[in-house]
Amino acid sequence: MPMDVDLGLENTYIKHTKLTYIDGELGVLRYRGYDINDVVNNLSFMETAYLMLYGRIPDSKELKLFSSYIGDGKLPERIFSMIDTFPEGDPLSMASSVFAALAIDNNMKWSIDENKRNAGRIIGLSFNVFANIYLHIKGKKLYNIDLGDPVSGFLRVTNNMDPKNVKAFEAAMILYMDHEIPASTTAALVTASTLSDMLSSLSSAMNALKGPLHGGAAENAFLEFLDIGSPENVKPWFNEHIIKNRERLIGFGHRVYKTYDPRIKKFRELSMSLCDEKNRIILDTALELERVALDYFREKKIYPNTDFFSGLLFNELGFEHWFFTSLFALSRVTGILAHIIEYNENEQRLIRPRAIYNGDGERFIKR
Ligand SMILES: CC(=O)SCCNC(=O)CCNC(=O)[C@H](O)C(C)(C)COP(=O)(O)OP(=O)(O)OC[C@H]1O[C@@H](n2cnc3c(N)ncnc32)[C@H](O)[C@@H]1OP(=O)(O)O
Ligand SMILES: O=C([O-])CC(=O)C(=O)O
Repeated sequence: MPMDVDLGLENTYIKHTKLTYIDGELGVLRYRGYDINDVVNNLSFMETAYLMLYGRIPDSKELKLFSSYIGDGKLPERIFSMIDTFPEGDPLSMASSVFAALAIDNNMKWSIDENKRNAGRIIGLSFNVFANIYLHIKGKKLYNIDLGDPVSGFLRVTNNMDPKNVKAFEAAMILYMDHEIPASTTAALVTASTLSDMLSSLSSAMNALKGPLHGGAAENAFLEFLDIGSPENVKPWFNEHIIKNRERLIGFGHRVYKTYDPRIKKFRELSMSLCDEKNRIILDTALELERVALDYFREKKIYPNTDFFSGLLFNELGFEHWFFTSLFALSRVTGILAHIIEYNENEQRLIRPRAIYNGDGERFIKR
């Protein structure tokens, strides 16, 4: 009999992985052994996605084949009709519903020969899913985007084709691509461990990713900056909300990092370089909040997480705050697929933990 539960599974390891290495004390993140900053400065989104799935940087022939898998990710007409019926609301719930609906008639069985091809197709589908959720919310006509270069095809939907915006967006898609097994990837793993299919596993992940303690923080941290309004308001706001009312500071704290998250360097650099006059006050407010919060939290080893900075960049790229978490999710699809494939190809076992019963002893129904 175990002595106690491992709340939050903080000290429980459920798989081995060759995908992502994190040292939370030193602030190191590597994809397949390459430092995250090396990856983001040297590889494209497609090369990084290939690296995660196949374990090596592709040559041009391999990349072409992988592109053709991604190009297969076209949405059928019935999905457009379905998206058009969605009421205004949470895009991640829409995404979860669309992935579940795509699973209704998919024939993607788990198979070592087909898993990576299917993953490529699902990555393509994901670009279409999120692009069309965006178009639907904006009241525009739905269509299959050009998946020749999915990052550019996606940005075309938002008319945001300035080359420096494309580069910055691609960097964000790489930085968020994988992070070992956070709650969303774990949700997908639990579903995949029952041998349920990849699309259904992705649907599970979306519902976990949207929560405010996880991906939902990308939007909420930005709303926090807007609520504060200006750098001069940071101290009184922090004293009232965080110190006096003991609220959680959104965009701070991480289960694994007890120092700076290594992805922040690039997010900060990009959001500073793309910031225009209109957004200057938001950036300055965020930087002042970071300074004040670090002063207060450093002893407890609570540092900013990526969601503190990603919203600044997404806003500068012209996305509305309600779509920030979707952009995180779109990027994370590759990592989630890579993890469920790695698990089911190497260590597949039904994930079914136990709970320690602490309710009533035996009772009898008297009628
Ligand atoms: C991409 C991502 O998903 S990154 C995470 C995004 N989420 C957020 O930004 C939401 C705000 N952050 C948090 O709520 C937390 O830091 C989490 C959920 C991310 C991680 O939390 P856990 O590892 O479970 O740590 P836990 O919640 O046990 O906190 C440990 C201590 O730090 C404190 N703490 C942690 N994060 C914060 C925070 N953001 N603000 C204030 N206090 C915090 C807790 O109050 C607790 O203090 P105590 O020991 O005095 O009670
Ligand atoms: O790893 C986590 O717990 C949260 C996450 O997804 C990330 O930081 O990218």
